[in-house]
Amino acid sequence: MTTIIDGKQLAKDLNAQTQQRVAKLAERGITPGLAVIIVGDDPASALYVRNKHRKAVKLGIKSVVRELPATVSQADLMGVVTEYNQDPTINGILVQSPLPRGLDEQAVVAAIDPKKDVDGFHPVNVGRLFNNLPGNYPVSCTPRGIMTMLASLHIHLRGKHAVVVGRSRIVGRPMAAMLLNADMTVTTAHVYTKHLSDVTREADVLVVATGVAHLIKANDVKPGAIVIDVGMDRDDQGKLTGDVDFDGVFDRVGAITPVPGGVGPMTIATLMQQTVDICEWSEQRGNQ
Ligand SMILES: Nc1nc(=O)c2c([nH]1)NC[C@@H]1CN(c3ccc(C(=O)N[C@@H](CCC(=O)O)C(=O)O)cc3)C=[N+]21
Ligand SMILES: [Mg+2]
Repeated sequence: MTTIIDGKQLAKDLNAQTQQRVAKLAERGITPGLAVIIVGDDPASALYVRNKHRKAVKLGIKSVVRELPATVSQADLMGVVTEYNQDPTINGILVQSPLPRGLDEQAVVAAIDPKKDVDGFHPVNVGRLFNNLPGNYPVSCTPRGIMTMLASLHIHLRGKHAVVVGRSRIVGRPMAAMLLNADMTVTTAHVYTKHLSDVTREADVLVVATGVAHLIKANDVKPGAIVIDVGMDRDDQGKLTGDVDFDGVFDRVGAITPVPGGVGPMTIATLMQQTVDICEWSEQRGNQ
């Protein structure tokens, strides 16, 4: 029997928890606030931002979307970040990725107050995660959501072998750090990895985030493995599909996330969770 890890349902459960936490804060007159900055008019980015905005509003989070033209200067974009850094009604700041050519994304992310870095992309927060520092700090939402999905399976991770395919700043690298922090033996594979199939077949937990549709097939997985598909690819018909050949591996694996309805919805739910986390942390600090 194969378990389908239902990201939509898990996201629903997490969102319900988040909504309750927002209601608790509301009793004290506190509203978590999220600011999303989107530059240019990439239609996919616009859709993601709209989905985040809708979800935030639904949960009772104040959501501000700032749309800037692709021609915006680096200085003006940084100025908008500074504005939200100083705005006490905003707890989380997110700059939608990717930015149009000519803009320095790393500089923009570094300008975000690390305490408001709801994406967990600021170098200070990345460093904390990498070093497994204790304490409260935001981390990348997609891998954090995946850790929540793994927790829902109630399996022991310690000492098991995790293989992460992909080494992006947003997914692969922070994912490997979180799995290592969970005491797993972690291998990161990527586009230059030789004999990839031999590596992935060793995985008790396999996380695939490459952007290559159906890269992983039945022969590339260990029987009984847990497979997390972060892919958001288009098939020949233009339909959304993953980096894993879901139907091909299905009978062989122990558990698997579908695309759509897997990691994607959990990413957004985790973003909402982390916005409220940040708000609560700032309350605990007495806003500084
Ligand atoms: N600063 C920043 N933070 C991000 O978190 C961020 C970003 N930039 N840039 C783009 C990626 C991508 N991302 C997704 C979120 C939800 C779905 C999602 O909900 N997907 C649905 C399907 C959506 C569809 O049908 O297209 C699903 O998998 O079921 C997908 C992708 C967040 N990202
Ligand atoms: Mg998905």
